[in-house]
Amino acid sequence: MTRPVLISPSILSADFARLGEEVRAIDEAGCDWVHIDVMDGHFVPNITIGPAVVKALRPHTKKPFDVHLMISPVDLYLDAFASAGADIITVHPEAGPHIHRTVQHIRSLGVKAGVVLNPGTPAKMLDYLIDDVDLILVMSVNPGFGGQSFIPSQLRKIEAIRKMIEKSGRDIRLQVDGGIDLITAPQAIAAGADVLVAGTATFRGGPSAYADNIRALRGG
Ligand SMILES: O=C(CO)[C@@H](O)[C@H](O)COP(=O)(O)O
Ligand SMILES: [Fe+2]
Repeated sequence: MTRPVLISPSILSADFARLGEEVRAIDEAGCDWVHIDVMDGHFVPNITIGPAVVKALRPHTKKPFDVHLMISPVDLYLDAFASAGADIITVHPEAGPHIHRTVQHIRSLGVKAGVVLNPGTPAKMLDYLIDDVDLILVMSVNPGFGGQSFIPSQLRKIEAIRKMIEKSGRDIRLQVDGGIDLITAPQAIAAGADVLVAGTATFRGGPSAYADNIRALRGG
C-alpha cells in the first residue's frame, strides 16, 4: 500500500524558549504531525519535557501530537500524556514489564498506540504485538539526543517490518526517527517508511526555512 509520506518534526530541535511559536511555525510550514520527545534522564541520558508542556502546547496547533515516551517506568504517565492532548503515544518495550498491557492501556485512553524498536532490537519482537498497534517506530539512532547520524542497518529492519505490515493487512504507520536528512529520507522511504521524524533537518535555518525544509524532506 503506497500512502503519502508524513513529516513529523521533532521539537527537540526547536527553540525551547519559544516553543509555542515554534509549533505554530511548523504547522504553518506544512508539517503533518508534531513529534514530542519525552526523556527522563533515567531511561535515556537526557531530560526534556513533561505533560504540563504538552498541555501548554496543545492550543497552538490542531495537528496530531505524536508523543515519543523515553521514560521508565512508563505506565504511570500514560493517562497524564493522554489528558494533556497526545494523539499518538509511542512506547519502548524496555520501559515497562508488560508491553502488551501498556499498548492496551494506551488504546483504552482513546489514543493511538505506537511501539518503538531501538537499533539493537530485532523486528521479530513485533510478532505478537503487530495486531495491537497503530504505529511502529524504527529508531535509526540510539534514543536520547537529536543531531546524531543515521544507522544504515536500520534500513533492512524497515524493509522487514514493511513486509510484516503488509502481511498483517492492518492500517499501521511505519515511522523512522533519527538522523533523517535529505540523503537518508529517500532511503528510508524506499525501504518502506511512511512517517519521517526530523528534528535537525526541519529546524535548521530558522522559521523562514521550515516550509522549504519540510517540502524537501517529502521529496520536493
Ligand atoms: O527520539 C529522538 C532521539 O531520541 C528523535 O526524535 C530526535 O530528536 C530526532 O532528531 P534528529 O536526529 O532528527 O535531529
Ligand atoms: Fe523521537
